[in-house]
Amino acid sequence: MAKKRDAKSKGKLRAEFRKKHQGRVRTSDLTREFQQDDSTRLDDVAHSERLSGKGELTRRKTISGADSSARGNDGIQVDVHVDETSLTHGRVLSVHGRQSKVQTEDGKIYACAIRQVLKSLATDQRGVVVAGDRVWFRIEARQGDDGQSKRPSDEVITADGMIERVEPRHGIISRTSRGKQHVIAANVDALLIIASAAEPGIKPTLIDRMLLTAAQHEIEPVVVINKIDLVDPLQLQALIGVYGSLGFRVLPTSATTGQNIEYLRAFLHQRQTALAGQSGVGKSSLLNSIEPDLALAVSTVSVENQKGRHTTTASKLIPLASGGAVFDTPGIRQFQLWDIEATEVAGLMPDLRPYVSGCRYPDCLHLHEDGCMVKDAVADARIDARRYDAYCHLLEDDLLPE
Ligand SMILES: Nc1nc2c(ncn2[C@@H]2O[C@H](COP(=O)(O)OP(=O)(O)OP(=O)(O)O)[C@@H](O)[C@H]2O)c(=O)[nH]1
Ligand SMILES: [Zn+2]
Repeated sequence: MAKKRDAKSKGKLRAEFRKKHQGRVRTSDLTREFQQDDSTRLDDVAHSERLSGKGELTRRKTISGADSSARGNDGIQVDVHVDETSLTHGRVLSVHGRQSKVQTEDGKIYACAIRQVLKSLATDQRGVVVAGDRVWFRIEARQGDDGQSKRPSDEVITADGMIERVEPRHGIISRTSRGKQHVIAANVDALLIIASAAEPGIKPTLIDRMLLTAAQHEIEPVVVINKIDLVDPLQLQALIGVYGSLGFRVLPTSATTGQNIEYLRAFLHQRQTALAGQSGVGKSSLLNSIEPDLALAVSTVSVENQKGRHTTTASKLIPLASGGAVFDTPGIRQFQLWDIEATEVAGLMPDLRPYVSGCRYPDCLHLHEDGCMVKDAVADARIDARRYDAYCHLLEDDLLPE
């Protein structure tokens, strides 16, 4: 890796980086929080980014209208005249094709379509409405004498509806496929980053990526190391120590023996929590231990490739008896970064962050630049060399052009 870095001249690397980001708004220029502008027309998409006090970046893309507004994916607000008094509020449990399952506060589930205007403005057709969204919908039709229709899944659907508005999202988890961002969960309060001690073994780079995503979207992360029953816990002490010293919560668990399941159950109370991690690490098994009634399908891990099968196919929000809810996301083997820019990464890493502002260049990549405080801190061991190496890998493998 060091060779690969040396092979690129500083100038070439920076020129490539600038080319890639040409036309993009510089984060350093954007310190103002976006103010909704009534005069903005539908075709005036305003991109706005701001840096919060902690250095995390949030992004807003807004189209605003004259009076009431509706929201498509990505926080797109449009001028749509809706009669609010006739709408019902709920949270989206799942999305299958054109139909979203929406649960109201009294526990009823409605099968809803999405209003066309929200779809036509969406940049991600699959993400107009996603699991976890808070929506307002119009009840459109009731089926059957008792107002209920039975679906093949045996679930009672009490009515059909039309989603008219999607509330602004916080805590978004997305994944990249063919260069496009797909939001897979919205309004995520906490992220359980699940790894397993064995079968499959721990991949710190995956944990690092998920921690960055959590930091970027201001989602509280907890690193869960499952299948602790398969190893001698002493083997994990160093790894737990590294993350623990950075201020992250690390929780060894076993769905098999029940270790720390009670703690997890308490943590999930009153939160919308996402579970992310490679296929086969035990996400479904952990949820089943926490709430046996869920009876989620558990995959068998192939001994040959130790990657497991992708039993969980669609992103779902699962209400828990404790009042919280969990997202059961598809097995994510490569948790790709999407909207993190190379210049932001160091600021999202708690151990690099303190040195970032001391660099000579405001958009220093901390790779080859002279007068780089981060490199100085690595040189005299104020930053752990392994963590800096992980940072370099992350940039070169994911964020800088080959
Ligand atoms: N020994 C041991 N095995 C476990 C534990 N948790 C899960 N497993 C096993 O690991 C395999 C995969 O578990 P799943 O719960 O299906 O894993 P997952 O992360 O939900 O997998 P995907 O649905 O593919 O994403 C199953 O054979 C489980 O029985 C654990 O704590 N200890
Ligand atoms: Zn630097």
